[in-house]
Amino acid sequence: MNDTIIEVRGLTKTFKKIKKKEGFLSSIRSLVSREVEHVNSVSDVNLSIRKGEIRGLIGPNGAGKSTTIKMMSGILHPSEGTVNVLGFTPWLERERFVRHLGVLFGQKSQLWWDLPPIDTFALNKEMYRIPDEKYKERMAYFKELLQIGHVVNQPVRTLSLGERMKCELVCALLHEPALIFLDEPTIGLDIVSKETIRRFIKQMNKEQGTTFLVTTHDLADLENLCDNVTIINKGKVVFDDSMETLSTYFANSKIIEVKFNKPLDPSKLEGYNVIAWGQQSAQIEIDLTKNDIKRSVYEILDRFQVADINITNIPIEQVIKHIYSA
Ligand SMILES: Nc1ncnc2c1ncn2[C@@H]1O[C@H](COP(=O)(O)OP(=O)(O)OP(=O)(O)O)[C@@H](O)[C@H]1O
Repeated sequence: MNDTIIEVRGLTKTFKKIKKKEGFLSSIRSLVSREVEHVNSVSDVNLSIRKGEIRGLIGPNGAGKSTTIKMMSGILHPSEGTVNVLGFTPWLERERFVRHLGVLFGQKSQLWWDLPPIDTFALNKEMYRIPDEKYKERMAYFKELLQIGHVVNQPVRTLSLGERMKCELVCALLHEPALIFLDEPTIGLDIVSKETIRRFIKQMNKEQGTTFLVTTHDLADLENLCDNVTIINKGKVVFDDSMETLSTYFANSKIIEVKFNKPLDPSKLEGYNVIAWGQQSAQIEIDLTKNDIKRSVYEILDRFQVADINITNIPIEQVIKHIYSA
């Protein structure tokens, strides 16, 4: 059975940009004749997402994530390429397509600012023609899971960011879409609210089989939520695999984390590849193509007064930094 929910092939978006030259005279000249250049924001992107996945989409600022999502949700037309989402070509069949799609753009609100969230939910109920019983059932479920019973009757402008974000999620999910695009769903939230939202996403995914595409700059979102991750850089896909593969990206390196019994003179660690250093601790990267990990550990235990020692993979943050700067 083909359970692909998103299939993107050769997706490219070119924007026209006015070439800006420096200097006063050039600015005056540009009022009369403008030189235009074409810039590829997204370039030959291929992407397949299966039903029931929680997929992370990450990349540095300006990488092309939002442009890709805008084309997949039908807001933008691509310059080249094909997009099939839930069997639809999003920009051609937008009205029918959006009935099956939920979106949350963390920086933009779907809620009416001066009204309580419950009024926006009621409006969505009418827009999506959700039957009364179903609406009551869904609202009870969301109130319980997101603990928002006490805020849905307050004007949105009086809600905290965390409370508002939870209500935004309800807006995105009320009509039971099969697929949700979440753009920075936990941005600016405290750790407890972040966890509530992640738990909620995982529960919706598990219980209802909802597919999520999550754009984030928060690596904890990636690590706690996503099965697979697509990394975009300069408009191109530069990594597309499981989180497990990403975490073992540097399979030939390990980190030895050491805590010393007393403060250590850093010069004593000369000859080691020290990647992080504290007064009484160090992280040492070991290249497994040149060193044996067991021998390295014994050597460290032998040379220093060690309180604790731990072997880990290269932290995911460092892997991603490496991929971004490649
Ligand atoms: N309407 C537009 N006209 C011209 N250039 C655009 C337009 N929209 C986006 N771009 C450019 O396309 C590139 C990709 O932008 P995009 O918003 O997709 O990046 P992003 O990965 O979502 O970044 P961020 O993480 O900062 O939100 C940027 O260089 C941006 O300036």
